[in-house]
Amino acid sequence: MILINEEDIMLKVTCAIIEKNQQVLITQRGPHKSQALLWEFPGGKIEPSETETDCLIREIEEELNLQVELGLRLTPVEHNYGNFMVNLIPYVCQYKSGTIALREHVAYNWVSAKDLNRYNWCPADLPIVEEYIRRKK
Ligand SMILES: Nc1nc2c([nH]c(=O)n2[C@@H]2O[C@H](COP(=O)(O)OP(=O)(O)OP(=O)(O)O)[C@@H](O)[C@H]2O)c(=O)[nH]1
Repeated sequence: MILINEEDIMLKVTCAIIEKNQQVLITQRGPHKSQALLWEFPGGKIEPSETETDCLIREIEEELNLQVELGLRLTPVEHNYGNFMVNLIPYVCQYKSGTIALREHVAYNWVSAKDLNRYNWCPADLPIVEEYIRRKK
């Protein structure tokens, strides 16, 4: 019998569109990761028994040393990267406190909605970027 781990099929990942002063925080993946050097919204894989919102609060603390308040859940995106699929679940968040410490990423930027399209995004993020820009218009 072949056992298939659900994680091998679909990775469930949350990501945060963190707003502060009319800008949002974007982060760049490292050179040795999958989707190397592409830009993403910070976040990560949901652990077993964790809710989406617990996951996102934990990931943003761990990766960036920031505290955020979660707001609107945007439309999740399913994307096939070939060797795995991701279910990417975006939340618009408000910055609450903390000073950025980059523990996972190689760079970050605070960007206004109109400039988000200037960056090289992970493919799964493109519909999320579009939805966010549309809502801001
Ligand atoms: N956090 C985050 N992950 C994203 C985004 N877009 C996207 O395709 N992903 C993918 O979702 C997965 C999330 O993994 P992760 O952040 O928990 O961990 P990781 O990159 O260290 O994992 P990896 O080293 O196995 O690629 C990665 O495969 C990443 O490429 C995004 O906007 N935010």
